[in-house]
Amino acid sequence: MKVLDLFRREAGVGGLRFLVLAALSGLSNAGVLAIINVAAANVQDKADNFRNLVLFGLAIALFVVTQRTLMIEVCEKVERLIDRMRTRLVERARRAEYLDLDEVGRAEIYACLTRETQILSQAAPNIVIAVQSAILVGFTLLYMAALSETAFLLSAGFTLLGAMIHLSRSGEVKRQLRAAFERENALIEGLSDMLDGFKEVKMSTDRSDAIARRIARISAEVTRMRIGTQTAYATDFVTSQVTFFILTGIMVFVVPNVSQAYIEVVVMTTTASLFLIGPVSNVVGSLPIFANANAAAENITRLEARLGSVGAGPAAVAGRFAGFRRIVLDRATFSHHAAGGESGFRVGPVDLTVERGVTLFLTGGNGSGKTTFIRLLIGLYPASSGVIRVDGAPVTAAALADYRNLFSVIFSDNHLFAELYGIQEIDAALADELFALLEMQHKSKLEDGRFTVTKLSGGQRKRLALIGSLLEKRPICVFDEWAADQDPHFREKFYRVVLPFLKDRGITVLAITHDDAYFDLADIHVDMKNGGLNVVRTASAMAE
Ligand SMILES: Nc1ncnc2c1ncn2[C@@H]1O[C@H](COP(=O)(O)OP(=O)(O)OP(=O)(O)O)[C@@H](O)[C@H]1O
Repeated sequence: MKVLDLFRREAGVGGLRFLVLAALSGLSNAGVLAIINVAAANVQDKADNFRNLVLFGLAIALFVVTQRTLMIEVCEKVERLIDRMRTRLVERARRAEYLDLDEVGRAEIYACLTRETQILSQAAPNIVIAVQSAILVGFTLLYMAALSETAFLLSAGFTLLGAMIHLSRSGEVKRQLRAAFERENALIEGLSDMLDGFKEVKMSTDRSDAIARRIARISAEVTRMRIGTQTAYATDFVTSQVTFFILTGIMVFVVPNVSQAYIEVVVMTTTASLFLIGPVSNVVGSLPIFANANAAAENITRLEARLGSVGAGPAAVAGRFAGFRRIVLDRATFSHHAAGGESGFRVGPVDLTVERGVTLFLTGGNGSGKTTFIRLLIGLYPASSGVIRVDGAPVTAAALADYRNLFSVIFSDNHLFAELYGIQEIDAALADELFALLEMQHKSKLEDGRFTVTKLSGGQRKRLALIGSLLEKRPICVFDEWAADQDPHFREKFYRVVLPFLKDRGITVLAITHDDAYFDLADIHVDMKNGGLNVVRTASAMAE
């Protein structure tokens, strides 16, 4: 029972206080029944009547206090647990390695952060009522035992039978819920395809229809699975109601014929067995909610495990590489995983030295491995073998975050952040200089650390990204085909003005490029073919 484990372990729900409150509330609820029963049997006795009225009032008062406290406390604790869990998930996602996050996929992370936490939140009051109802069933059975052994054995037997029937089916229901979760994630993926690729979808009715058909097909599968579980629960619910109708019938029609002693308590036991129907219905009615919450708790726990630990780990030494002189790749390789267990594309083994302050161009045909190599070099992909050293010291897992902080990267499919996250103090003079250099001063500006306008052309958005990147003031700038979507004027300006501007400031530049007209502007030109790296040219200036 993952959800109960979770609530007990992380929210303290299910501790002694919770059980005492639930027991008191169940006891007061059963007390109301017992008092009504006793009072109904003695309506003529005025003195007894008054005493029973007082007890009746006390039982209700106890019920109100305990039940209210219980529900408010549990919901509050569960909401706090969900808040902690959400924060922890975001933290784990943030700290996860790029490849791990890529493998988990966005759909599952979105689902756990939104839908699954919402299921837990909505389930909390239902679970309280179910636990409290189960306790009430226990008390009512005890009350029955005090009235009549036969009635108790019958009721306990029927309750046990119902529980066993449900348990025998819970494995199948659990499997169905897991399958529904996975298909719902596929649904989110389909929706993302439609929304992220909306322009492309809008431009082709065939594509639009095909996406709609796929979404409709998955939606229908999810619906079938959900109906399957709901049908099982509806059957459980009706079976449990009928079981108790039959139980009550047996108590009235059958047992009095076989037991003389029972006749004296028949009214009270029948009332008690009727009283059982409410709490039993609560328990049975909450089973789907409980199963959903259980599946949600399992999904969140599984995701947390997949994303890895957020443990403190080795302390980061901020700026440990800030004064670096050279980065050396020593027989470094990286292999992509391929579908179907085949070995994937491999880059390397690469031997390369990047001295501080150089401008390095990386060229090669499509699919030759440039992007993969750059991701290996900047520490986004872990080396499958070999090592990266900074001034002789290997970049270990503990040093990876500090190593990555050396680089400011504009990926070919970059995300333009309107807000300049992570820049403590923006160098206003540099910002003005960059806006002018990239001719963006009339298009957008910086206000409170944000670009005022980001709805711009593709080339202009890349220029804003460049401004944001340079304001980070990292010692190494990486550009993955930055100039690809610039007009000839800006392409020229990028190679002839921006790159020298960076070189003058001692910034190391690693640029993937296809612009052969400018290859000679690099200090080092390396070319890639089939994942292998070949140094084409090293400028004499760097030969010292
Ligand atoms: N996420 C991935 N998973 C598995 N294989 C991948 C992945 N990304 C790339 N590859 C493989 O690596 C090869 C090199 O890809 P990469 O993106 O490094 O090439 P590139 O030289 O940057 O190409 P381009 O000039 O087209 O951008 C691809 O041909 C592909 O087979």
